[in-house]
Amino acid sequence: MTITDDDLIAAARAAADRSYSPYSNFAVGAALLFADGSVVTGTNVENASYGLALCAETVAVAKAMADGVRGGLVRVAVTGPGVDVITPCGRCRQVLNELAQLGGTDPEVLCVGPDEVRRTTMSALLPDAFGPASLA
Ligand SMILES: O=c1ccn([C@H]2C[C@H](O)[C@@H](CO)O2)c(=O)[nH]1
Ligand SMILES: [Zn+2]
Repeated sequence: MTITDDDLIAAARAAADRSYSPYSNFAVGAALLFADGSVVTGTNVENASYGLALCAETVAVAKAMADGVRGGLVRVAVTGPGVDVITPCGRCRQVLNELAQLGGTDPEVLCVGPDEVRRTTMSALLPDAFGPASLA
């Protein structure tokens, strides 16, 4: 079954519904689509020690890598609760880029708002990235 943009966005929104964000009340969801059609989701996980919050995108990448995934990332959707689209923070761009570079892909990134989807790419979000290829 082909995973459409709408499917991936729905998966990100469902993940956001599971957000643990009692401090910011800012529920974020991320969904990663891999070349084999599998989808891995993440949501933000906050902490009473506020600065320890984990972003949705980072949680999704950690879940995938913990399951042994090392490449094939083709599309990412990120949803937030705000009135505008949400784009991955700087740390998440670096974390997403690691998985992308490992597999040699330049994933599409769908930055989703209530009534807009901004379509960009990993390389556009993080140009001249420092990644595993930089250490070769
Ligand atoms: O791209 C982003 C930006 C923010 N957050 C989370 C971190 C924190 O829990 C909350 C407010 O910044 O949103 C994400 O999960 N992803
Ligand atoms: Zn982040």
